[in-house]
Amino acid sequence: MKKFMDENFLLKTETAQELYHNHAAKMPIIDYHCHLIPKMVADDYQFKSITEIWLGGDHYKWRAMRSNGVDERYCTGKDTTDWEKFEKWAETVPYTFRNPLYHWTHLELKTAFGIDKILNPSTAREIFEECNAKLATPEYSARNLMRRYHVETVCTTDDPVDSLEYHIATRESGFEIKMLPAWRPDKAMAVESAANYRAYIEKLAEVSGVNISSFDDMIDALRKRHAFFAEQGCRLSDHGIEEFYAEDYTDAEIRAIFNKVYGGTELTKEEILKFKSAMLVIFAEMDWETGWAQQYHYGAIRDNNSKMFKLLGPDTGFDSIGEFNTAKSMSKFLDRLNSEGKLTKTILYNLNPCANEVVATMLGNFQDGSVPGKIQFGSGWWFLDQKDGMEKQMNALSLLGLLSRFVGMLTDSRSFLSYPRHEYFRRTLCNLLGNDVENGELPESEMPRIQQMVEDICYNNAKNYFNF
Ligand SMILES: O=C(O)[C@@H](O)[C@H](O)[C@H](O)C(=O)CO
Repeated sequence: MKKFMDENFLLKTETAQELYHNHAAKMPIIDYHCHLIPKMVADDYQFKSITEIWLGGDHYKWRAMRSNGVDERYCTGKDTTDWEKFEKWAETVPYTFRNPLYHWTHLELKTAFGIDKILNPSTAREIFEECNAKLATPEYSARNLMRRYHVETVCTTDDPVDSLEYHIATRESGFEIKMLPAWRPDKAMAVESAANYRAYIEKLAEVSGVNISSFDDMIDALRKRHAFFAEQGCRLSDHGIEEFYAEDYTDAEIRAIFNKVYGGTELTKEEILKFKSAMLVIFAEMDWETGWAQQYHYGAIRDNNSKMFKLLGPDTGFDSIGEFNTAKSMSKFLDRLNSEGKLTKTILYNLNPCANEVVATMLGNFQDGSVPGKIQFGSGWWFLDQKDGMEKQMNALSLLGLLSRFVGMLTDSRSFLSYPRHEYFRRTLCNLLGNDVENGELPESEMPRIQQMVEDICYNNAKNYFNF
């Protein structure tokens, strides 16, 4: 019987073990998409408890707890103690067998705190106290946790109106790990609510110093902010979109739609789609002009529980996988940019795994030889960032594209304890390749190249692709 989560966790063959221990594990981490709070890095934040760092914003755990019958008070409530929340999580953990949370929980306890115990109600108190004691020491500050995991660069997710003050402060502090902004302009195309959109554009005008009374003014303001982000080291954008928008439109139509919504009138569905189509093109052209990479996270249906959205807001565990026939609009969007010679490095993340082969084959339509792996299939995202999802994504990419040119994993997390997701990915990758070699599906004589491939996917490809 194999020991649970030993040093060869997920590595079923000796070749996989060699690939992981001698090549994957040593590579630094470039976490090019995450949701860390920049102020915590700037302040080198000291966490008050394991509950704060582990449960404070983790809607993955909240979903599991709710599914386990735990009252909301113990997920997001303000009237329960850290111990009460942790105890409920510890009660839930034994019910997460075969859910990635079970592996992540124990990988994080092991790699961050050196705790090999299984978390359950009987060990909850001792683990709670041991973690809290360690979190109270300087070795467990936000920055030292990043150092512990050999992090080299992180890219946060930032709105165009963000001051980036904490990125600037962190850089000026001399912190050796790069914390770079990533441009997330979703709100600049969120015209579903006229009132919310007006409020956002007024904030954009204030921050950019541009007096906005027209669509062209708004684009000027966004260009100014895009340039500011570039000055602060931003090298990539990110879009959270339901589907790809590629409606036909005229510039005059877009200007009129802007005037309508900015004037407070709600738009029709057709107008919304046209406006989003135009904004995606404009943002893509801005990224091309500055040589950034652009990321598209598509396919989520968000805030499905309207009652809980009113109570808790977005990103609180009430999102799920949508169904969108978006291959043709994705193709049309990319083709328009490519035809204009303005298609920059692009990473496509689908949330519905039924689209894996759609995305994996889409890449090949627009590789133009300028950059190895110019068009990328993003790593298993959100509900797919677990062993099964990662394997399916990498198998589709292997069969239909070039796995060797993949820029690899990211945490996409709000927690400083999530870096073991990179380890989880690296072990999964090495296991796939190790199996192939031992099954005679890859030549043992090419092991040096396979070893290089592992190091490239874990680090070198991202280093070269993003050029941070
Ligand atoms: O970037 C997104 O929109 C999603 O990753 C979102 O932030 C989600 O809450 C998440 O963190 C999934 O890992």
